[in-house]
Amino acid sequence: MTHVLGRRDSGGTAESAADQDPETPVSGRLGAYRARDGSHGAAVHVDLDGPHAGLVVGKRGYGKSYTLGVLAEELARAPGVAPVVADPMGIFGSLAGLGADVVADPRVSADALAPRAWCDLLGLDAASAAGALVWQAAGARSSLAGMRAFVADADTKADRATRRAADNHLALAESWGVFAPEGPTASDLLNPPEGTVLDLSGLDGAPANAVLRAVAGGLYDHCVGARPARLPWLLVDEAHAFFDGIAAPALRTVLTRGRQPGLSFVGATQRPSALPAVAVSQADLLLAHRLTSRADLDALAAARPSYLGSFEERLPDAPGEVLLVDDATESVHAVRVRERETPHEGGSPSATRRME
Ligand SMILES: Nc1ncnc2c1ncn2[C@@H]1O[C@H](COP(=O)(O)OP(=O)(O)OP(=O)(O)O)[C@@H](O)[C@H]1O
Repeated sequence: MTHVLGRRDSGGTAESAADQDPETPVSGRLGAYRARDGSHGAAVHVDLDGPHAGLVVGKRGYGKSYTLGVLAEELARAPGVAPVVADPMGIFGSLAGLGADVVADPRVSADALAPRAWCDLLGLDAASAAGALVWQAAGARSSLAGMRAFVADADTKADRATRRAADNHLALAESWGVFAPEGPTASDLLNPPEGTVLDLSGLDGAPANAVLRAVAGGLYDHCVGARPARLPWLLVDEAHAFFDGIAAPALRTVLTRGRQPGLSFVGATQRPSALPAVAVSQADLLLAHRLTSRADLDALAAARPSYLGSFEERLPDAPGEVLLVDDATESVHAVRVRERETPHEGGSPSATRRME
């Protein structure tokens, strides 16, 4: 017997994502129920048929990235959906083994960021002279080179010092190497049915945030404007680093308004207390690994008071185990997450492993 969580009619059978009958709603195998004595029960699937907002939480080394990787594997093989993985640690490259496109140096086009986002990105007050000039340049030109030319040519109203300040900021953005006119569009990212991994590990916080803001905003606009052939799932590891940066407004939009046009989101973080409350309250699938920090437990309880109940006592204590809170059925389940099919490249460094 298999149960599908995340769907109202959650009983019944399910097949693995690879060989699903087109008539059966799409689901992905997460693992198996875990009894209090540690024994394993029936297989547990999660619904991949409809859009969801998910959150994977847990302290370091208890399996957040691993669990996100299991979800990505299921999404890579399931029909009608495609994962886009934001990978700040560079550990999801093995998904190439399932056919995902791994982008080693992600680029976005400058006009994928709205004028306001350019001011946020460069730390410029939009009301300042340099901020207003960057705003105008972003509105008028589609490439970073075009924006710099616009600033250089800005006449009369912008004095030299303003032009220099604006150009210095744009030069800094150019030095990050993430803006390119041929940056992929949302439909390019969704083109490989097995999905796309954006390896952000070579980037500092600001450029990584710029890429994710453009990608999240682009996926949302794409879902609103078109009827994508495959429903996108945006998976973000180390999500706190992005909810804390300039990617945040786009991620909030995806979380609060993404499901209606068909865009799903799953974030993984060791610090749920560092996320905005909306990220926890919007999650209809919460997968909690071991957590001990009072602030993190309180953040979850504050955003999900209704049926967390004895949540804290039921949290697992071994890596690979989760407590899954399912909004669709208002229920909480102890689950052992299955093993990865592609190699997990994360995990805490170990001196012993390095000597092997
Ligand atoms: N479902 C699982 N089955 C088998 N082993 C697992 C499972 N989940 C986690 N592990 C083991 O736990 C280790 C740590 O997992 P992972 O790298 O996902 O931790 P993490 O919570 O993301 O940590 P960090 O915050 O440091 O990134 C893995 O390398 C793996 O050995």
